[in-house]
Amino acid sequence: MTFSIVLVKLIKIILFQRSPSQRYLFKFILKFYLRVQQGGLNTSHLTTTMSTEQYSKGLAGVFVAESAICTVGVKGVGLNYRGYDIKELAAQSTFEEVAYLMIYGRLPTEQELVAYIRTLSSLRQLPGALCDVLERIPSSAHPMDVLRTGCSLLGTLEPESKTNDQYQIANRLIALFGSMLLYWYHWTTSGKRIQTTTHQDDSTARNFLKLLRLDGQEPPALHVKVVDVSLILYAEHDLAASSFCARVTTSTLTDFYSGICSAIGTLRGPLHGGANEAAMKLLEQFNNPQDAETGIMKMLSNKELIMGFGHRVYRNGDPRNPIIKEWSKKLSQEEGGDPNLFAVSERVEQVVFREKKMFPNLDFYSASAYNQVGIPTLFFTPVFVISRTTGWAAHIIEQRANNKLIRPSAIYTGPDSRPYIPLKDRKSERKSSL
Ligand SMILES: CC(=O)SCCNC(=O)CCNC(=O)[C@H](O)C(C)(C)COP(=O)(O)OP(=O)(O)OC[C@H]1O[C@@H](n2cnc3c(N)ncnc32)[C@H](O)[C@@H]1OP(=O)(O)O
Ligand SMILES: O=C([O-])CC(=O)C(=O)O
Repeated sequence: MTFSIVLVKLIKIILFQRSPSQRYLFKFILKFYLRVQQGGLNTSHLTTTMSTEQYSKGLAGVFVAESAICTVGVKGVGLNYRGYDIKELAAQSTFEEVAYLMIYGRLPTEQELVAYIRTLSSLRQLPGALCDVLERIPSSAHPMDVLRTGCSLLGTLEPESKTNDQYQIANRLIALFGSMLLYWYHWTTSGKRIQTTTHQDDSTARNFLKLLRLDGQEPPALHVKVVDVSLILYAEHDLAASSFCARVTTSTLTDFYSGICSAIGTLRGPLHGGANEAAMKLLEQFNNPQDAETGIMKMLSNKELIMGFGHRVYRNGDPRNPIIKEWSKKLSQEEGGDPNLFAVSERVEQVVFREKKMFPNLDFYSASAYNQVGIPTLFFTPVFVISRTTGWAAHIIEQRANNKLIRPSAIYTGPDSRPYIPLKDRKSERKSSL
């Protein structure tokens, strides 16, 4: 039975029911039915064959693909990349190992890893035409727009082809996003044209920090470690909005760059990756933990969102949070760290949990970690891009291997069909919003 037929029947029953208790019962059934239809009690995850009439707002709880890349929140907890627990990866591996795992489907051997790190290093040089365009992007631009534009331009300079395949492009983008960002940054802030390649054995994290600081010094080992761990944590998260978007785009059989451009645009928003930037802006408003207590209580009473909290899938905590929190704490205890920023962050966490039973997601303590490492706030989400390009690439490759056009349907709520009124006979119904 269609949604509207059931709806009309239930409403009729309620209207014509004489007994108040029966009317109440049918009202309850109607509410329950609407919740199921809107995804509040969606049970579609029990089957992968969806009925054509299911509706779940925001696709919450709906399964739309099969994937061998990652498991998020199975039984409400845990995160695995291709079967490897995130805790083990964060403790023992490096970002380059994880990038290799994402793109080639398995962990590299020692030899393969050395070669892969050198391959990425050799890909960090920007094409001249890309430098020219980066120099024309205003300093007021959001760095996420710089990466989206850079990615799109690269698609015209090095288009996908038989000789420049999806694996090569994935590696090129992982290597080049940091270069694009920091070339543009140094040009627009101090008119310097920087050399984006550093030592051939530099990891992505080390290269990024060297290019950011440009002081010719080795970045502190703790800073390199924290950025490396954060890149591991950010690498993949199954059908997060940006990866889903990359898959939707890819499902039309378009090119690799288009998939990544749409993913970058999707990650930019504060309900997704942009939350790390937004969380930092929130923390900066508070001078001390007491200030944070008062400020968060006020925000909650105004029903404002607290950025860096909550999650669509995890219900009992984000398994990446304790890992990045520990590194943020460690930074705060070292010389040059910011114990007050960490204390403020902890108080925000305590208040939000006490009042709303909500927990921080990865973005929350990434903010204080990145800030203490010296990364400018507007670069937080671009760092996420460098890492997540590995996961996006894995999704594009997987989608292509077993493609079906992704094209869901909408429940129409507009006017019934009506005759077209010729322009000369048309009268204004109400003030135009144009
Ligand atoms: C790496 C990442 O991308 S992780 C996500 C980063 N995003 C953020 O941190 C932004 C803040 N968080 C949010 O907006 C949400 O929790 C999301 C977008 C992450 C998840 O959204 P949804 O799964 O749609 O959760 P939903 O919006 O239904 O939340 C349920 C309830 O909790 C409330 N809620 C959820 N998150 C928050 C929050 N951060 N602050 C205050 N209230 C919140 C909602 O307002 C809603 O309340 P209601 O039932 O009274 O309307
Ligand atoms: O899964 C999500 O919706 C968002 C998220 O945590 C991520 O992309 O890392």
